Amino acid sequence: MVGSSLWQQCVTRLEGELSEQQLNTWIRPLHAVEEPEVLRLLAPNRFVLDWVKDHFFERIDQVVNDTSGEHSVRVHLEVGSSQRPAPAKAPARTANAPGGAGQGNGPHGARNTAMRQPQQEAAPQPAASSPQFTNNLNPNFTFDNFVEGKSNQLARAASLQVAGNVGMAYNPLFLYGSTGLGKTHLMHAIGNAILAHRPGAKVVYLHSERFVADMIKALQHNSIDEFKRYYRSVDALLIDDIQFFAGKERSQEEFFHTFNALLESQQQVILTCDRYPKEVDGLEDRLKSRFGWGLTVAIEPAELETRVAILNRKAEEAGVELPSEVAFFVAKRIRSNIRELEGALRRVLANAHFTGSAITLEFAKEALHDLLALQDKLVTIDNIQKTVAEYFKIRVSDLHSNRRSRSITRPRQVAMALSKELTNHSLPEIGKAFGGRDHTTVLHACRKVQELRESDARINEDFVNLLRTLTS
Ligand SMILES: Nc1ncnc2c1ncn2[C@@H]1O[C@H](COP(=O)(O)OP(=O)(O)OP(=O)(O)O)[C@@H](O)[C@H]1O
Repeated sequence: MVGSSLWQQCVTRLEGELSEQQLNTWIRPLHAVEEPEVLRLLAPNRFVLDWVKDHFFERIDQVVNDTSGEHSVRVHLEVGSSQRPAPAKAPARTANAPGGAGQGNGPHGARNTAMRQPQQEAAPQPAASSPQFTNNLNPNFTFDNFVEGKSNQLARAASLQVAGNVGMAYNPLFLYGSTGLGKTHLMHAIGNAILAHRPGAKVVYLHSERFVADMIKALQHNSIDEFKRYYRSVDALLIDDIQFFAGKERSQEEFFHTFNALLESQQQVILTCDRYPKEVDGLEDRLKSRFGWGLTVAIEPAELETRVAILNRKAEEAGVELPSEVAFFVAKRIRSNIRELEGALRRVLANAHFTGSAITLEFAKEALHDLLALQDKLVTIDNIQKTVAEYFKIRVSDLHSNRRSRSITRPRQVAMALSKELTNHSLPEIGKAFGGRDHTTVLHACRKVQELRESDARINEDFVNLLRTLTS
């Protein structure tokens, strides 16, 4: 720790207390400017600033003062970037942002300065000569039919902000999370909302592979200038699954310049990815760092209540009333992916429709029989034990043993709780599979893990990671 800055030391301490998502979304985007007796923390925008102020400021202040030793240090939170602190006066365009929750503080001013680095590309062109403007938006993905829950609350709130303040609020908006959790839905919802408000707006949605293919075509046909003009003339560019840019250097180069040109003139960029940008191998560092200039938000796997609410909503849209026990049964069994949840519901509804049967719990079990059997086969206690042991870097035999050190008991409890959650085995069966333990031990483990998940973000994160690994 010797030699590392005060803020780095504080972040290291906070790493022990906060979840990876909290760190990535709120703490790591803060840039520290250390002055005698004052630590200035620059948030990339007002949204981050307000959130940090409300949720983490007290703790940050404590950690900073604990770490700084005898010198008392004042922590000052403001909007700005490390390249240049927030200007006193906001640029006129930004200051006029409609409803722009405090954007007038100038994150864009600061960011734009940083972007006027080597930029040999032409300035954005008017759209007059653009080829056919097709937005590719799916009109069925809207905010209205996006069910809000704890797991997607933040991503939805940020998306609404962007839809209402195009190019002004958070630019780029970067949504990440594993497959089938609603990133594409939210992205289209933003595009549709922009168009509903401004029907003439040029909103373009495309998958990153399509961007790559179009670029290659343009290179082959000597029309790269047209390609550039097209993408730089949009009001909002929505690119899905940018992990597919990995390893494609020429495309990244082109995208980098397009991206800069758009941000510079406050055209909105929205990106999705299946993981946190810094974790995408084969993506250039300069892109990764630029993605962080706006707002990066995660969508987490939906919790049970949200999964039930989604099922109810989809059934309602299909004009079918779903008995609550059926909704709970399906939601409990399909956890990791909303797309699969929808698929299961479709299957139940279609079977009921074709056979004319009522949708009872028994009927749903039967309709999903093979799908669930496949799932049960995949998640076995054995598999859980192996995965947990690997995750916590212990041996599977430790999970069966009588060892009682914390480094073994905690993983053992987590593995038991996962076995209860992910398999249909009874408590005595689970106990038996863990070195012949009693069912009350398993019950205790499940309760303990639930309690710890609520009080300790780290443990919750471990649990969610393992759940994801085992069910995806
Ligand atoms: N909160 C939600 N409310 C309603 N529908 C949802 C919600 N979340 C996801 N869905 C639905 O789940 C399906 C999958 O979502 P989507 O395609 O947006 O996932 P994704 O995260 O983009 O996945 P991928 O990474 O595979 O592209 C869509 O049909 C979407 O409408």
